[in-house]
Amino acid sequence: AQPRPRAMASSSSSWELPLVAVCQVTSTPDKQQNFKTCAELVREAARLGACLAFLPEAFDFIARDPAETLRLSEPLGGNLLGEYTQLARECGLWLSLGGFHERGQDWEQTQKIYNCHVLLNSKGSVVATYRKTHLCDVEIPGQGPMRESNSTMPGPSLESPVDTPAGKIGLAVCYDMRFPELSLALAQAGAEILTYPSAFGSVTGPAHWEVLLRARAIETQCYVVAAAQCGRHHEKRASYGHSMVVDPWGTVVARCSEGPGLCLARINLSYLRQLRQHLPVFQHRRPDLYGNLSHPVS
Ligand SMILES: O=C(O)CNC(=O)[C@H](CS)NC(=O)CCC(=O)C(=O)O
Repeated sequence: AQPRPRAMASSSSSWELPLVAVCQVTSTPDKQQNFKTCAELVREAARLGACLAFLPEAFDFIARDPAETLRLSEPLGGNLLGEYTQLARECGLWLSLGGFHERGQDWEQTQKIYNCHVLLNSKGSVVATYRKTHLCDVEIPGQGPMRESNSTMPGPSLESPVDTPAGKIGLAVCYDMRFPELSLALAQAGAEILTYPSAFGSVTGPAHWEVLLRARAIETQCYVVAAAQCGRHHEKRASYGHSMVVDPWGTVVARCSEGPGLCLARINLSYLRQLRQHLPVFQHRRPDLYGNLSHPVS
């Protein structure tokens, strides 16, 4: 076979750019089955050459009610994370585990969990954790009520962006995408990729999902990676799907459709830097003004 042509200019050639995989699944209350499904997609991502695979919020399970959610939850040092550690090692890639139902240090007192985004490196070590800070307590007509705070504690802090083989990643979870303050804080702290692993509702999905993700990408000039839950999880719950990767210009560069599967994208950081030079919004910000408006007295 002919040797593959070498790159002319080192970073511009697409096969040298880091490849990331975004996995879309339908989690159920069956943890073992969910792991099997996710592991197959991660192995496929590794075969295709990805250096980093993203799994959605609640990749571990989606339960029928808060009591079942609490019962199925585990600490970070539990069996399930152990299996993912092995998987990352075996496949030699990084894993963004988008929203793990975590029994934290305070489990005994609170009897509540954290919605914890865990980042593993290719040796399977935990390199970062972020606990979802904006909890989804909403009632949308036509979509079952969501009261995440019934089972979950809000995380205490944001996490500084983390160096990965694909770029500096800022961690968030699902409903967090509605709060541009968070994405701006992450971008100002150096993020090049924002991640919103999600289990987005089937009513808010068609109206808000793509618009929010593209807006976050355009205003922060970051790549946005959003792995999503899709389909019917049990009798009472379905998710919108449409996992995607958006580039810093706002173009959707990869997307899944309705069902389980994965999509792939190359992360081009020289493109990102060029765009930030051409359109230097971060240099044009006016932080001297934004805090100055007085609040109306009601
Ligand atoms: O419940 C679990 O096990 C995992 N967590 C979730 O699915 C969370 C909380 S209910 N879902 C969302 O944040 C959806 C947000 C959304 O749909 C919107 O912002 O429109």
